Amino acid sequence: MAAENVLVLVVLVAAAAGAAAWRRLAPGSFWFCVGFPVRWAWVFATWPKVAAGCKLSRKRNRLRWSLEVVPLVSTSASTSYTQRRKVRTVAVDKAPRFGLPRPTSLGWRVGVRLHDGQVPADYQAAAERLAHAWGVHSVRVLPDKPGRVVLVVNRVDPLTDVTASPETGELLTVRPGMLETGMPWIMDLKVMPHWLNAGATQSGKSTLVNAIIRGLAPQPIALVGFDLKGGVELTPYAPRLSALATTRAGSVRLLDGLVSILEDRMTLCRTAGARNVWQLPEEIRPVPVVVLVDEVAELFLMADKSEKDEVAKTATGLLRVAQLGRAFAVYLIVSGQRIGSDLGPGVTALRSQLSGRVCHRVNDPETANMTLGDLDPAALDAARAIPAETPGVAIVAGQDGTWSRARTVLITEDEAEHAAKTFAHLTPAWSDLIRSLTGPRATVDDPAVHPPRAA
Ligand SMILES: Nc1ncnc2c1ncn2[C@@H]1O[C@H](COP(=O)(O)OP(=O)(O)OP(=O)(O)O)[C@@H](O)[C@H]1O
Repeated sequence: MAAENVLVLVVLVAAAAGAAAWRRLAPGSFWFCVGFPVRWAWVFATWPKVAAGCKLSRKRNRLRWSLEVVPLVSTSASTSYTQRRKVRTVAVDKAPRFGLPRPTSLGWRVGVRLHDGQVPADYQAAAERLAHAWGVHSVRVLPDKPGRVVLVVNRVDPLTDVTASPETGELLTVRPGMLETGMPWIMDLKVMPHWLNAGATQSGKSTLVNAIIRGLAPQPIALVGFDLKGGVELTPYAPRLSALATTRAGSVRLLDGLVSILEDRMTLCRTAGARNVWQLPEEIRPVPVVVLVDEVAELFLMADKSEKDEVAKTATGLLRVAQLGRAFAVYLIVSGQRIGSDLGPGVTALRSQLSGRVCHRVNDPETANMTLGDLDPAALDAARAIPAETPGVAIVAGQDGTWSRARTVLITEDEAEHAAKTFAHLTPAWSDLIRSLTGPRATVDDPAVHPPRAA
């Protein structure tokens, strides 16, 4: 008997050691084969209790056997009792029903059927409680079809260490980082032409711009910059910039140039019977232009009334570029710490044209509101919850109202500068960009907006 016990013990120890080694050496397959089934069995078994604790259950009347105490004999001195079984209606907690769970490398996804009267917001409100009850990093609630939500559960934060190359090899597409789902974060300017990149100081805005420059530099496109903080942010990338404005007057001239490029492309498309430049034959298709604006507030701030005209011209120019850019391949990436309405109506109008939104950690609720406020309120809460210790983490939202937590890959200024120098030979000259494609034009090539070319 003792020998059998020892044998069982040895087998158990060997199995535990094998499982530990498997988990260490191949955590992915261990999770799918062992970790997830065990975890799900526990989640399923404790769901009624967890759902009741998170106030997601509903009371339902059910027939139950119950024991009833009935007096039998009663004398003046004592009463004796007996118990009788009886079926009666009792109110019980009924947890919402799960669909079939699907394991993912980061956790699992499972559909949940809503009880009558419930809405997805009830589950969003309970998401944090669910995460604590299940001991996981986060629970995201995605609306599915009517009457159903999908819970996306992440055991760990996939954004603690992001490694990705911003280059995708596809025109006007970059991969600036990773989404919370573990999927790459893809920024495709052909689909989402204009982006707003907001965040407090040290939140990761410049790193995102670095990643975009790193991803776009090897592509056959033109990059143009506006940097009214004296050019300190964008000047290092001058070799890959076709033009850079560092003063207000320079900005007005550069915007004039961009608007004339757009008008010219419009005429070209009209003459060729095309709705946009992508319908033009490749030989005459103009080069796409990506416009990087650093600290947009600087373009709208007025020191005194004398600047009023220039600010108005800048606002109109930017708005025109945003409105016409999609069809004529001029794309805007606007960064800023503050995008509040106090900067004037021009900012609000511009914001409505920037359908791609990236909201890093923000200091003032108004900037978060301006960046994400017209989307899902849960996105706003998620942006406000970004801690200062995780620069580069942002809420990324698109036109369709969907949003995601994401983190930029850390591309330093040196790396972006190196890319700008390496691919400097791909930089179209500003004079070539503004040379009329359709006939003589009054716009002249203004050297004031040219960046100093690095040797
Ligand atoms: N994805 C990331 N991973 C790790 N560190 C990051 C990431 N993004 C940014 N950082 C770090 O955070 C710091 C601030 O980043 P960054 O300069 O991009 O912020 P910013 O919003 O542009 O700040 P400012 O407005 O002051 O220029 C930098 O030291 C950078 O290295």
